[in-house]
Amino acid sequence: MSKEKKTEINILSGFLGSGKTTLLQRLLKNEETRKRKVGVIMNEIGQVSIDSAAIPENTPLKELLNGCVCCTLSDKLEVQMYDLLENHNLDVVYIETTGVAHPLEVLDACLSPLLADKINIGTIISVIDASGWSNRHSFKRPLQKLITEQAKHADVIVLNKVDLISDEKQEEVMNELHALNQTGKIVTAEFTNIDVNSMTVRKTSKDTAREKVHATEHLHIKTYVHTFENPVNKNRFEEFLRNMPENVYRIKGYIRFEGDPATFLFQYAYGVPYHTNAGIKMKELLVFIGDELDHEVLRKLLLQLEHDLPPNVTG
Ligand SMILES: Nc1nc2c(ncn2[C@@H]2O[C@H](COP(=O)(O)OP(=O)(O)OP(=O)(O)O)[C@@H](O)[C@H]2O)c(=O)[nH]1
Repeated sequence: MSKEKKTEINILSGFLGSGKTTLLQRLLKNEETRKRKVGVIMNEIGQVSIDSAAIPENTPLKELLNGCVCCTLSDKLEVQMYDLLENHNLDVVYIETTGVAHPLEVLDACLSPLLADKINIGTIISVIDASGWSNRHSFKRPLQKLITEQAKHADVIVLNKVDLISDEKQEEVMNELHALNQTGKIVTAEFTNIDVNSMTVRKTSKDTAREKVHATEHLHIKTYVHTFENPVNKNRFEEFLRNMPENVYRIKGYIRFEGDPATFLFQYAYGVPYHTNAGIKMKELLVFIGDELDHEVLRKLLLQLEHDLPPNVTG
């Protein structure tokens, strides 16, 4: 890497399932058009990454699993970023944070002495799930605080999933966000369909007072990974989803249904499930992210789906 060259670092923040990966895919397409050489760092609090399949194969990618770059993995972020910068001569790096990361803590982790003279901080982008934001008062206090902090410290707020709220609600949410973050740019989106060129707007450093909130400390966020040995019964799976407790915030992974050879990418955020044909065969597993997850109950329920037994979690 030449001495003068500085790599632009952009941070993608936003709560679990808000649309970060969807936005990242758009940003990467745009970078390809701009012919900039791009690298990606993906951080997941679980042990496996589902989202990395969304990244084009020729894009240098570092995955940081099983922790959060803004605390337990900050050293690893430094090492991986150093490796990316040294070995790939990149123009730009996107860091997709876990949904429970505080954006400014991630910024801190990037600005290590080892890296500081090799990078320029670009934009902190926070993706906000419009329906989740509207319902945030029903969340636990630390979670409300975290989502608020993610909005407060963004250079750009993408208010995503506006298809799930009314126009009146959208106006109300926009007013709340403007009041919270007066210097940031706020754009509304469906499936993050924004003009990505308008996002490179990094201000000069705004040293706003921040409160340390991190959901893994205060919310008891846990993850559970279930690997399937067989296809699952679709009707029972749908019933399982209808009965999903509120403490499950996010599910993602790959699944197969009985009588269907296709592998599906499955997504679930804020109670809204979605599946689409993955087009390739993937290891069939689901990652659950939630507050105080009961692994044993989930495991038994999922095993029953596979073997088509009546749900009975007491045994
Ligand atoms: N209805 C609706 N769904 C959306 C929208 N944007 C994204 N989704 C869906 O929401 C789900 C989560 O999107 P992702 O982009 O994976 O969210 P994420 O923030 O990367 O998720 P994590 O990495 O788990 O935190 C996917 O099923 C998306 O297709 C939107 O504007 N409207």
